[in-house]
Amino acid sequence: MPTDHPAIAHGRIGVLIVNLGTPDGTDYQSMRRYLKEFLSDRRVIELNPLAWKVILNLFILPFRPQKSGKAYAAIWNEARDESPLRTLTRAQGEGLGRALSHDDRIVVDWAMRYGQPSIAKKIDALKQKGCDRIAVMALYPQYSASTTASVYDQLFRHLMTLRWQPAVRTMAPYHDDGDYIKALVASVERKIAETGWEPDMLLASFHGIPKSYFEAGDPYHCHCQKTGRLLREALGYDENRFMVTFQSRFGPKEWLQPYTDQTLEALPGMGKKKVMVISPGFASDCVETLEEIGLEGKKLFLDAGGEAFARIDCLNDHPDHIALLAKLLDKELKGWL
Ligand SMILES: C=CC1=C(C)c2cc3[nH]c(cc4nc(cc5[nH]c(cc1n2)c(C)c5CCC(=O)O)C(CCC(=O)O)=C4C)c(C)c3C=C
Ligand SMILES: [Fe+2]
Ligand SMILES: [Fe+2]
Repeated sequence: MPTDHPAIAHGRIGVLIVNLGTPDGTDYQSMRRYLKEFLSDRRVIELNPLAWKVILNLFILPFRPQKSGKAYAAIWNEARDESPLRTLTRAQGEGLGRALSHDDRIVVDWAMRYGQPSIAKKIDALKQKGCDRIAVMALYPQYSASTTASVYDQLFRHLMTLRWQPAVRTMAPYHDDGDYIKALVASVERKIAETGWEPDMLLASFHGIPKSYFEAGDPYHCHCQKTGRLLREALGYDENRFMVTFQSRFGPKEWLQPYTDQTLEALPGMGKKKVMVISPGFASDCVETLEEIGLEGKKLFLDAGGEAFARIDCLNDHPDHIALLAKLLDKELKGWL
């Protein structure tokens, strides 16, 4: 080796967990920047790109940043001046770092698909630390092209720019993993113990996707239904006491049904007055769980005559969740360790 050859860090193994992303602030410009990046992703909006560009710029970006900014402001983490999703994803990364510290070659970090910290920046940082093998985990238990595939697209897009690529592994969805279901069951039991009442209906509310994506072959709906069935069976609930619903509709097209908001409004009239909502598809609490379910959904239900409402926290950085993610990664890293 020539004596002037630069020292190159090598031999370490990176783990990058990736969540959806989040705005840097709730003001118009921050929200606009975030929504523009998100809604320009062709995995998210499968319309004719030119037509969509016109619609996005003329009809969505002038208005949606204000509306969404209000929703984010209602749940913002003021202490850290960041969204709860970013706070929780960081905590998950740190927890996972400790859980995988059994091998000092492993370096764990976290990134966002949209906004900061970006996947590109974190892949570069892991390479700098000597990671020549990197496992990337999209934090979505149920696979959807609009979320999971979009994370891995973005990863590979960055790899295309690198002369010296690390070896990478992507992760399979874990919607039916036994420890995932057990962690969800334990979160329901914690909420029952905390509130002192049992629900006469437990809604498992997943983020929706357009129905046309499902019809085109996206497995997301099937993954959500399977998670729902396994959770219901593990809780010992019958179908009168458990429902899978879909939230966060966007745009005029039909999305996966039944819709969470309409269901919450209808339940009191069906004699279901004590309702809990769990969000198994969200690895971390975010605007969609804290605001859309915890504030808006609760109001819809109580205004329609409901008597008791409770929102069950996502698995977040609970030890059960960290142990689950560590187990999935340990399995994936076999052969590298
Ligand atoms: C967990 C799975 C998710 C799927 C599937 C999903 C699909 C999807 N989302 C939109 C549009 C929006 N989603 C927004 C927020 C948001 N979405 C998810 C997760 C999934 N989205 C999360 C975790 C969040 C919250 C992020 C946070 O910072 O808290 C938003 C922004 C908020 C708003 O303006 O309402 C939009 C827009 C589409 C179109 C889509 C499927 C095609
Ligand atoms: Fe979304
Ligand atoms: Fe929403």
